Amino acid sequence: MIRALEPDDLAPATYAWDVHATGLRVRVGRNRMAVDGLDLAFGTGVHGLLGPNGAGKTTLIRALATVLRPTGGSLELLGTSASTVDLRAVRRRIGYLPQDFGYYRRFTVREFVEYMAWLKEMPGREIPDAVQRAVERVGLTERAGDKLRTLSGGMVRRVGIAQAIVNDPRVLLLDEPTVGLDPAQRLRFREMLRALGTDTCVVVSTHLVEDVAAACDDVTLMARGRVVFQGDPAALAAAGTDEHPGDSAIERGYSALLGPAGEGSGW
Ligand SMILES: Nc1ncnc2c1ncn2[C@@H]1O[C@H](COP(=O)(O)OP(=O)(O)OP(=O)(O)O)[C@@H](O)[C@H]1O
Repeated sequence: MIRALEPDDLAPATYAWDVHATGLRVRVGRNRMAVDGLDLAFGTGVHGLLGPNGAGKTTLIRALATVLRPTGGSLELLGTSASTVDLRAVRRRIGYLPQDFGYYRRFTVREFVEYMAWLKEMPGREIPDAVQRAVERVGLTERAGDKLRTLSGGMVRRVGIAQAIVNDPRVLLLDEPTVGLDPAQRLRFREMLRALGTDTCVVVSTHLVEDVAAACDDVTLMARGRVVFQGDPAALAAAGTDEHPGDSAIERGYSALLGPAGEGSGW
């Protein structure tokens, strides 16, 4: 597709990483440090965030989405500090699917994705094509004119993914995107992730170890707001032995690193 070049396209990319965190700390509520000294460097590819409930995955993703400001350390997104006052230019290049995303039940699929494109300040002339492509990519073309309230939970999740990718983001943040998808949808979703990861920095949080094995180039395993392990899925699998609980090598690696019953969890 041919489109007019935007200033962002012409600006030289002078940063080494799309997402770069050093000693990142993010406070939630009054004094809970849900992310507590985290180092990350992500470029193009699919980066899985794994960890037990309460590990800090959602808090980290919210910080990467610029919803939460860092409390300490440094976070650079597309070469810009996340502590900068005006983050609009960065936000235009980010796609974000929150864990619980709010939507308007009376909107049609097309209307909702269009509305989100508009909120992302996409040029009006680009919106119709971009919406069509995003809806097609999540396999909902036939339902584009249907109201969201008539869709199944899995389909709504796909609409959430469509709104996240409508602006062709450079950084795509997906918080538990496979929740509510049936096995066939999950397989298609993993294919889509791999395709997106060829030219986008995708950060995906999940509690499904199989998602990571099937679709991620590397894994960051978190517990108590810190990184417990970083490496590729094969290295995660290699961390476990037959003694460790789990149905697959990668699950055994996960158990080995977190200890029995997820010792690393906040429980
Ligand atoms: N607004 C808040 N006020 C107080 N504590 C919070 C708040 N938000 C999150 N927390 C706590 O911070 C910790 C990290 O939460 P977070 O949601 O980031 O974890 P998570 O890894 O995404 O977990 P899950 O897999 O359950 O979604 C948890 O112990 C959680 O209870």
